[in-house]
Amino acid sequence: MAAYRYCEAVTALQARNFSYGIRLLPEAKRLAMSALYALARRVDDIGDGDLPPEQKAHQLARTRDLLDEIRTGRVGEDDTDPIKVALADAARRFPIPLGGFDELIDGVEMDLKGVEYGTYEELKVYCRCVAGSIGRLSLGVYGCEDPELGARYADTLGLALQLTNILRDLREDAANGRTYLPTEDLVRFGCQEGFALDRPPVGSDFTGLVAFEAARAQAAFEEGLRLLPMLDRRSRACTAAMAGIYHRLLGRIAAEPESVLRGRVSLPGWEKAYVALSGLAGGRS
Ligand SMILES: CC(C)=CCC/C(C)=C/CC/C(C)=C/COP(=O)(O)OP(=O)(O)O
Repeated sequence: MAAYRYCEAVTALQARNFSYGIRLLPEAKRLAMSALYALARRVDDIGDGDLPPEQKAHQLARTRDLLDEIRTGRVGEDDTDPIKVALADAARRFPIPLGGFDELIDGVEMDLKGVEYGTYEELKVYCRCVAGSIGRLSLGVYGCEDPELGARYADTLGLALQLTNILRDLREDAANGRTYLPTEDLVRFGCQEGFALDRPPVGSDFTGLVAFEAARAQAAFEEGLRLLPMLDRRSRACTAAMAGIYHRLLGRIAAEPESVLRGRVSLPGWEKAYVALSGLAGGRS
């Protein structure tokens, strides 16, 4: 179906880390995951784009309408929006909890309002919206022997990924006037002035801050990865690849905290492929 081809192209071009895992799935699940990715990317791009705030809000509201159209079976194959057509088809084939996208939109709306997170508990609510939601949506495609417990672990794995993402993108987000880390932690480690520079704020304990948050991410990885044995082999390999690549990023960041202030920490393509393939072989990376 052309609509899926479009979503696959979006995934191949834009999912610099997650495409390695998605490629390991059998066709029907791979196509469904590409539809999930393409809509999540669209929502994220609305949030990160250059439109004025009221137009962003309008586009997010239109995306909520799109979800309602899918839920009520009002999407035909002749619809001109390939992401809508692909996701509607995927939602017919798999029990995808589409409410996860409403949560993702809630999270992007929090971004638009410039919400700051005073505490870790508050940050976790945001992470649940923007990343746990994706984990739970993915679980609908994978299938899981214990959906309730699986959803909890998927949420926690999403938290681990999002915390890693926040650490990785500290500099870029600061340049856009955003800091996601809890204010109480920034104050505790003397980093409340922000990170737009190549060096940590004078007099701060930046290394201590990164170590503290990385330990939280590590704990979330350990708990969230309990999902793996609950999945079939290729869904497990896909999730292990996604998590494994981000886990390695976390390792790089923890080993050299100041690297995140110099630019975006990433893994070379060969290493991402290696992590993905060792997941498929059932090994550890
Ligand atoms: C069960 C399960 C599958 C759990 C994982 C859920 C998951 C994939 C959450 C995504 C969270 C995240 C850090 C997105 C960044 O996307 P991005 O496109 O900005 O990433 P990039 O910048 O690294 O390419």
